[in-house]
Amino acid sequence: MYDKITPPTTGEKITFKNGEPVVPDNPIIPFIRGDGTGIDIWPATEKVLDAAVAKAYNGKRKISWFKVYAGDEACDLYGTYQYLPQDTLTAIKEYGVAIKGPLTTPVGGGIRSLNVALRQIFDLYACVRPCRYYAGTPSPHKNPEKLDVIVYRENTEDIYLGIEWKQGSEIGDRLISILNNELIPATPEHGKKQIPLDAGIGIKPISKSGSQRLVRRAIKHALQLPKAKQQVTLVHKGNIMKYTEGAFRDWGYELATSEFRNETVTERESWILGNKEKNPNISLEENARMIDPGFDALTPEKKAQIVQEVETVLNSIWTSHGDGKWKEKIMVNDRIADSIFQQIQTRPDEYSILATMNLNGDYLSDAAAAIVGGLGMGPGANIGDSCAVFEATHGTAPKHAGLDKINPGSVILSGVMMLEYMGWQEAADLIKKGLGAAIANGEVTYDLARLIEPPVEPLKCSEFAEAIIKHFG
Ligand SMILES: NC(=O)C1=CN([C@@H]2O[C@H](COP(=O)(O)OP(=O)(O)OC[C@H]3O[C@@H](n4cnc5c(N)ncnc54)[C@H](OP(=O)(O)O)[C@@H]3O)[C@@H](O)[C@H]2O)C=CC1
Ligand SMILES: O=C(O)CCC(=O)C(=O)O
Ligand SMILES: [Mg+2]
Repeated sequence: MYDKITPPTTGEKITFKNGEPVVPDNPIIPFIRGDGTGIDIWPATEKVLDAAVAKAYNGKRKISWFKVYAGDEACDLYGTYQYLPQDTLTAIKEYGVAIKGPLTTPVGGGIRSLNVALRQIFDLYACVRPCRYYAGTPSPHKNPEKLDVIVYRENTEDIYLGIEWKQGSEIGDRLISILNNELIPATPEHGKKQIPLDAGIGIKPISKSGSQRLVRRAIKHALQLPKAKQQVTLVHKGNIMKYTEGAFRDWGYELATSEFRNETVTERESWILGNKEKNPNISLEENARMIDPGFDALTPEKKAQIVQEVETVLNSIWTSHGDGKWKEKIMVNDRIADSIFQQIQTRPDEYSILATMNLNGDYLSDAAAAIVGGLGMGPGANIGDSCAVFEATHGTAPKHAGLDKINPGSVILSGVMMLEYMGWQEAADLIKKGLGAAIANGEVTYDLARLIEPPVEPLKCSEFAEAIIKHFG
């Protein structure tokens, strides 16, 4: 079955039932070490995960690691250009849950991203990136502890579909010609727009099914959170791109108010219901005026639409959601992408789950990680319905590779997410406790040490792993 790798002789497969993993006590888990700093981070991560599992379960549970190859390491073993060998894909498919270090992607030309390829091959449609603060972590922000968000990023569409034509290429030029001469003139709303003849072309597809399965998972996750964090914010740039970004928002609301009608309330619905609660005799028009501050300046048609919206909400959900019952539901709201970047800095405690399309979520997850301590503290998971691959938000940070210096925190915390996904909460909790205590004690790698006042001597990558284990207690 495998060409150059051999699975461990002990251990069993993780299987999936209704999209959830069924985990034996001795699962076999494939891992990819990763390029660049992966060489430093992976051994530190493995050590911490093994120590936590051993301590939490006294030997009753154990992970059998299965080394598989991707990136530079794969080319060394399998030959030139064998960046993602079939062995690796077979192993991840067979064992279902895997963890990886970062992999290099060249800019401008060369191979397409291996990281993205893995997400697409296994249809890992939700990229889940929690950003929460560990006490003592230095941060450029005054109150980083107020940020506790989970970026739920769509992981297969938008720029990840990767459909592009190079400037000057035959097909690219043909496409521009068809667009300029046939399709744009045939669409009156595009007016006299024309694509510059020397443009490269990229296509940004956003599907209803892709958007809704992401939002569905985000809402299900919100249902597991404490009451105060039960909120899903749909992030989009729908004011500019209406049929992709705007549609993502609309499909998100549509899903929330159909599949999860009893569990959710939208922000606008909450205003309408709240207005009636404060003033039971409020007219439909007055209510409409209160939810739309520019109401009086609107056209009669638009005013009628909003009045109709108010009436529909009151008729359809007053009984189930009115009289304050909506306060017990998951709040679904939306924010325009540029605004959410400033909102997570100025009003961080108002947000919880941020459901995004691919590119917005890429930016947002790095930015949110920066608030809570930087990319060394940014874990992640790529989740599908029959497979999950855990990996950090950051890349290979090549200038720090091989120096035993980099912060392994993000991959270790990705391991924590993996343990939680497997239901091994006790081991996950031990690592969070150890990591929190190490940071609070000033035992940190260079990235955090340089921000602490007064400065502390940084630990090596491997020493940080040992400090975490020491603080398991
Ligand atoms: N999923 C993946 O595997 C990803 C892969 N990549 C790939 O990684 C390569 C390098 O990308 P690049 O843009 O440099 O981004 P990186 O995320 O690799 O690194 C950028 C900077 O972030 C900081 N950083 C990154 N990782 C850590 C860490 N573990 N601990 C502390 N600080 C960290 C460092 O800052 P400083 O030097 O200031 O300390 C580093 O120089 C590219 O080929 C890219 O495509 C990128 C993102 C994700
Ligand atoms: O695959 C890459 O090189 C980049 C991926 C990335 O930036 C991400 O997953 O956040
Ligand atoms: Mg990124």
